[in-house]
Amino acid sequence: MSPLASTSVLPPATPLAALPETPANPAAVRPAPVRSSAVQVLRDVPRVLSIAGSDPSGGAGIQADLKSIAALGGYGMAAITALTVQNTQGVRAVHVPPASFLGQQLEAISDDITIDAVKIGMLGDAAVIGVVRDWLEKVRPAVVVLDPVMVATSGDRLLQESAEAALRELLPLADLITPNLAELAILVGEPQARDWPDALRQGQRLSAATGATVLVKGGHLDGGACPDALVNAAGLLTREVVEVSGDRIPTRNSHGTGCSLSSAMATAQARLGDWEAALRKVKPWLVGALQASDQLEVGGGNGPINHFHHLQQVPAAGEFAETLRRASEPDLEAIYGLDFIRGLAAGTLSEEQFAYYLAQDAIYLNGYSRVLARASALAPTEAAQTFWAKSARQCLEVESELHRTWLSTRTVDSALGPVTKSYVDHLLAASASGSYAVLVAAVLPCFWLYAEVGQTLHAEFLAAGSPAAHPYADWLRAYADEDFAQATRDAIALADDAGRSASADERAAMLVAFRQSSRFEVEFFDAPRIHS
Ligand SMILES: Nc1ncnc2c1ncn2[C@@H]1O[C@H](COP(=O)(O)OP(=O)(O)O)[C@@H](O)[C@H]1O
Ligand SMILES: Cc1ncc(COP(=O)(O)OP(=O)(O)O)c(N)n1
Repeated sequence: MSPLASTSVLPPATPLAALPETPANPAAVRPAPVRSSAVQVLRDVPRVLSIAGSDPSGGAGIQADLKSIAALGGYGMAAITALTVQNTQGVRAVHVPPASFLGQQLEAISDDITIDAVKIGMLGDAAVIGVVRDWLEKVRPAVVVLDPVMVATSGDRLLQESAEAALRELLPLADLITPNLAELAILVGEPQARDWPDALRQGQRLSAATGATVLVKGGHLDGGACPDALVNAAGLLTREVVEVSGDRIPTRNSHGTGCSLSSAMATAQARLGDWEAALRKVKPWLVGALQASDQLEVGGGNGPINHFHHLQQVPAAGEFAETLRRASEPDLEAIYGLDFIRGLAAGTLSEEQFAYYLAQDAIYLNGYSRVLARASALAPTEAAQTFWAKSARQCLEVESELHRTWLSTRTVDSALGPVTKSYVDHLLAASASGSYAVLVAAVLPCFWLYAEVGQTLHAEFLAAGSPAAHPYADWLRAYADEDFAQATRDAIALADDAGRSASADERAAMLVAFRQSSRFEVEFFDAPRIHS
């Protein structure tokens, strides 16, 4: 947030409440502001009006407000004060249409619709503020939340400096004022708060001066904590300061958090009728929206928050991979119980079965390489594309190594076996589905179960003292290759990412494809017993 050059109505460090009544001190001029209408009626779906500027990139302004109002269960309306040209990287231009046109929008809405709550955001200039003020005094909505937007996080001005005095005069008409730390400092005419106690003290000053409740926001504090607090100096809350603590979410995607918070608070207040309850409802929602923001992938700068994260039910990082792991547990157990695996571990497996397995593995790897190449073609990122392409190439290298070493010294029937055919057909079907996520889920068990089995058998081999006479010693050593273990971890992470970006239906299809491949892993290890 860039510092704002501003003349406060107050000399720094002068207690606001103690100021003489002058036109420059709105708090003193208006001790009994026209804050709200009669008794507030709580509604399940409150009708909430946002009076704010437009952000065409959808993260802040009225776009964020309408999403937040809907996310909190309200019916959203919007009267547009200004058009901005902006994206996640900054504001390029601002156009404020004639204030009289805003007046017409407000009249049209309030002539027809009962407004349960109003959120006021970007106002642009003094003429717009004057229109909003006149309208508020006439209509007197039950809940008025004022976000004193002055400067975007990018440092661009959203309120003309000359309009700051007019904005101050609007403050007493609000029930809740939601400045960030820079705006709070300007409004009380002090340097920006150095720490949280300092910010709370400034919030108390602003509340005392305006009569409004102030929501002091910790978004721009240093450190890992991100608290917010409601402050009311006139005894409207259960305590003068009601703090809701929170951790800082490590993300750049904080574009529009202030807009979203203020409109969500207006909506929650209209539903609950209690500011503390409203903040306790809104804060976890906002935290979830910040946590799920990466999923949106909007823009290269400070991206928007994910307003509807609670509807999308996106799994947390690692959660979908864990679901897959649990789904494969019965198949892993089944593999460990197979005669083939027990014989491989003990060194008692017949040469005939081992040779059949090797030959089928070579055939399988050729088909597997083709579907990995398809995963590379469908991959959403260059990193994923590279990973699958590399894996496809390695498969072909392992296949030729099998032929050069293990198979060249053996007499083996190299006809395509029924299990190999079914497994490869299943992978080809997943690749033909066109869904990267489903294909990645289908190819994963070959990495994951193979690596698990390999590590277990290798550990058993070491525990038995690495017997030199073991006929499959070289195979067991190769099984526990660290590069393959790393590739497996990468493949799991990519499948987890794909699952988090997928729709619920696609995730369900991923699980089906993964389960089917896991089952084929069992059958593949059992095939030598039946078909060799
Ligand atoms: N990284 C973050 N982690 C958690 N909460 C945050 C983070 N950044 C902002 N917030 C929250 O977003 C809301 C808006 O705060 P702030 O960023 O200070 O306002 P503004 O968007 O007006 O500059 C507050 O509830 C604040 O606690
Ligand atoms: C049209 C419009 N209104 C307000 C803002 C500022 O949004 P805010 O949520 O206060 O915070 P940042 O997006 O600046 O972090 C805006 N950018 N555009």
